[in-house]
Amino acid sequence: MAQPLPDEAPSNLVHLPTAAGEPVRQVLDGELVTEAEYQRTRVGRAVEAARSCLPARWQDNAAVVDMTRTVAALPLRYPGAVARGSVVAVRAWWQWVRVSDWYAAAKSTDTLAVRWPEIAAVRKRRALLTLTGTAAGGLGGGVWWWLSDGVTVVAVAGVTTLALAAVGQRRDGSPGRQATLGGARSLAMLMDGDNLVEAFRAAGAIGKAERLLLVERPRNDTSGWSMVLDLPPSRKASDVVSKREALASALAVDEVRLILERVRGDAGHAGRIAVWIGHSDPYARPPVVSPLATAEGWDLWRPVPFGRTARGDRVDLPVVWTSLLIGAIPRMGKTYAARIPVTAAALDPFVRLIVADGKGGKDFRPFERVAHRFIRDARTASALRLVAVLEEAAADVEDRFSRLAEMDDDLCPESKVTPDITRDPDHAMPLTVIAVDEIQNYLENDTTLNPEEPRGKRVGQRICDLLTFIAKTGPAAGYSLVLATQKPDGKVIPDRLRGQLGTRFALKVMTWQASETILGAGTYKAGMDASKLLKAHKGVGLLLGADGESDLSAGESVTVATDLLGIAQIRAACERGRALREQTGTLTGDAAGDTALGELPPEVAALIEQDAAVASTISSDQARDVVDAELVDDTGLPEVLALLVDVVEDHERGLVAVSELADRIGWDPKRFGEALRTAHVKRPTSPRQRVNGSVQPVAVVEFEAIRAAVASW
Ligand SMILES: Nc1ncnc2c1ncn2[C@@H]1O[C@H](COP(=O)(O)OP(=O)(O)OP(=O)(O)O)[C@@H](O)[C@H]1O
Repeated sequence: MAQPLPDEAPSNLVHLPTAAGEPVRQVLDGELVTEAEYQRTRVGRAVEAARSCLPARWQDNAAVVDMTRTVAALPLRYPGAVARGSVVAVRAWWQWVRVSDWYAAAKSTDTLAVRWPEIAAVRKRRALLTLTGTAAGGLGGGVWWWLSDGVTVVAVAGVTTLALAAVGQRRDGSPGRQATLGGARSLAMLMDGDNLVEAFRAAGAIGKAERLLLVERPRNDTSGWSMVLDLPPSRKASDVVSKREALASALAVDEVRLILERVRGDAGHAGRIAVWIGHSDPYARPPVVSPLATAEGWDLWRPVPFGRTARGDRVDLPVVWTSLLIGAIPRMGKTYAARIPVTAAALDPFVRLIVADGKGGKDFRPFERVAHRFIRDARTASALRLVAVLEEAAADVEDRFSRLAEMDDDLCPESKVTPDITRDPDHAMPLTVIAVDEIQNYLENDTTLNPEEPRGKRVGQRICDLLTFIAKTGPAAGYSLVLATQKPDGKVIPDRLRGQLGTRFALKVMTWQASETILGAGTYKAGMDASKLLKAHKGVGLLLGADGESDLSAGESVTVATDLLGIAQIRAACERGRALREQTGTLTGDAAGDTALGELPPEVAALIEQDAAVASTISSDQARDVVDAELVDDTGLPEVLALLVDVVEDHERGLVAVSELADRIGWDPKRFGEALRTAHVKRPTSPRQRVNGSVQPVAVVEFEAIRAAVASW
């Protein structure tokens, strides 16, 4: 799935089939380079390859500078080391003469009086020996000096001072010595074999007596360090992936800079892991402009260019056979991400687009020019129209299945649509993308569907039933959903709908529970946690293929920085998409001024009701579990308190506006106030006061009350 990203935007190879299904052109993008530039890049590559053969610490410029500095300072530090070594030697000699070890042992066992005559005799003998030795050495040395030319004497003196300097060198942390203020742990040092093994041991990724095998030695290039390791036979690469944070700490890097991936396929095995450590935060780079911005058209059967990984590898998003759920807290790039596959759909004239914008702004308005059905906002009238639109779509799904079953085996070998079927207007089965932004605004609509039945089904429930039906049965008939929400909790999007959305993209969320709600149960334990993404990383999220229908891995998410696609570029793309539809005669529905909706046959309506009833019975137990998990974290704290623990600083005391705290954790103030009450946070005696210069009294809470509530839970 991930392929290297070229310097320029990836080639937007376009197949624009004619009505007969023949590709009419291919557009290949390339970059012209001069001979000098080409030679330069070859030289650069050769230097990089040569450097990668050096030991790890010599591949890092900073480490080389450090070592050069140390060597340059040696002459200055040498006399000090010799002096310290001399003190150590004299101290050792004195302890020998004084027979300190024997003396101390006798004293500690209260036998000093008995042993003293012997100790005194040894002391005397050693003192005499020293005197004789010094006199003989001095005399012998003098004669030797006189007889020799002095060179050998200087050599011997040099060796002696070297030995003294070695004894006197500073060792940080050795007993009796002060720890020195040094620089941070250098990455180049850590890349050297033994240190790397130590880091893996410290992170608990391997045992104390276990070792690593370097399959590919550490290699330093312009973007970061990379290597491939084999773990000891008892260890699994997937377990190491889940210890990413601990390993990042052991390697002294922020975890966003550390990428751990299992090496799969013939070149890999369950214990082989690829490690990459960026020189800097890879997601802080400016985003790449989406190739869709300039693509003349798109074939939605091909995965859509979605973004790139930390290492710059391209990531494509499959749209056919799967559905996509996008979740995040507000302002993290959810709408931008959702619009990428929708723009690709707009650029393919053989795709039918149904768009409902639950936010009701201008973000999706350009799609009105091409969309078969377009719903501008989430007011009740619009939600009711969405019900009718989805009923029309559900009826179409059922109709397609009965027609596919009748088709010739050559044309339809698998009871599924094929590219030929979806592009042939005679079959009337175009690929259909249903995109709903801020879906919670529809699903939470509590208006009764039928005013004559006040206790009957709600509009939100009905939308959920229809979407679940389409997500479940629609992919084989050419239907895909793209759903985005800033409230990815089990109450808003029930499990029965979420479970049908096989591709998940989680941008920044506040808790690991919210991350699991989007990515699926068990993903947190497997090391996938979108709450660890930084707020500064807009458009960055974890992408997971959970249904096995696409090339995306179901076991490991990939962190993707999405391509940037602004509204002006989307508007232009939609105009191109409209022109293509006009050419091919596929502009239909609302975009063509035909707003009349089809009817839902009673037998399909009964099928949907039946499915909804079965699904809600089966999932009621599971749903309860999910809701519980979202309310209370693993320490037993209600979610609101677990979130506050992360954002309230130790030094904060006194009153704070409820709205300010709600803002810190990205919650609606009203919901936040209710959650505080439910979590038993004591209200101050005057619940509304002026704080931080507010003109009007505002709802307040005391930091101390929050701490007390956390403690009591
Ligand atoms: N791929 C990206 N790279 C860099 N910045 C991005 C990217 N995608 C989005 N952003 C920035 O993030 C901001 C928020 O994006 P967006 O409107 O999609 O958020 P959202 O999650 O839909 O917010 P809301 O919930 O309020 O609708 C945008 O203004 C945009 O500048």
